[in-house]
Amino acid sequence: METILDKIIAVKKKEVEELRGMEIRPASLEVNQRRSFIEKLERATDLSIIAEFKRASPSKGDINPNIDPSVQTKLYVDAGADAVSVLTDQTFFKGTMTDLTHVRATIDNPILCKDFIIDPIQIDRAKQAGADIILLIAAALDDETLNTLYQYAIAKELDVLMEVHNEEEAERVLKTNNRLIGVNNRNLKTFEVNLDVTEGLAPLIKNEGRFLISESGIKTTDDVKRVINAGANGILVGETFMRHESPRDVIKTMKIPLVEVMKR
Ligand SMILES: O=C(O)c1ccccc1NCC(=O)[C@H](O)[C@H](O)COP(=O)(O)O
Repeated sequence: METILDKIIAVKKKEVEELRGMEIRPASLEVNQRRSFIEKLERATDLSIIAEFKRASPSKGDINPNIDPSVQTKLYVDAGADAVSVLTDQTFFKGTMTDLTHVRATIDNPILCKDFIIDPIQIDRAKQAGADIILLIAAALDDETLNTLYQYAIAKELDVLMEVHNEEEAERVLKTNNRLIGVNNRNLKTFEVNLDVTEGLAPLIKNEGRFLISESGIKTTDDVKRVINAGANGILVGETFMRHESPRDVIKTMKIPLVEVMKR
């Protein structure tokens, strides 16, 4: 059965063909400057928060479609978010690369280009728009492509968030030297979110000394405490912040100190 990820990747293949016909100019010096999220994680004493700008999604439809990306992400950063994720996919999430460009012009924190990357040309485009972190989803890439894209991204001084959903994917990404691993709690076949996924995969990831980001379905302080106890260094939260009338208040409650033993 075709999954949502299969559908998304089919669209990305077409987008890559279109990108090949476009000129991707090098970013300005200011945009090109390095802002490393991994370096922030090394120094972190609190849980790190990646706050996501997400207008809509395949699982939820419209979430908050008319909101301004610069205004919303400035709120996130002022409240204490360490990094911002911008969903740049248009077809399924109603995002654009222009959103990321606007956010880059507004905040100085690291920005994750949240898209479905299958080709180096998308990395060039993300970098040109001002991204500091790119996402590589293990479920969408074979080992060779995962490695090629990883090497390409780090050569461009980008951080890479490698996303996994299960043990098999976690073992594959752990064969790379990448230090930043995201565990996505959302099942891409059923859309069910379950924090058990983070709890199940955390030992594997933490035993290898990697940074762990728990992604999706995080709504309450109890959820946050649960993933910290599992060993998460950070969380990636979209819908909760996008729907909340005061993302500032909810971010502040989620910025919880990590105990030393759980930092790495
Ligand atoms: O969110 C979806 O419906 C979705 C569907 C298919 C592929 C990816 C999807 N989401 C991307 C994400 O990883 C989330 O936006 C991110 O982890 C934040 O999740 P949440 O806090 O639950 O909005």
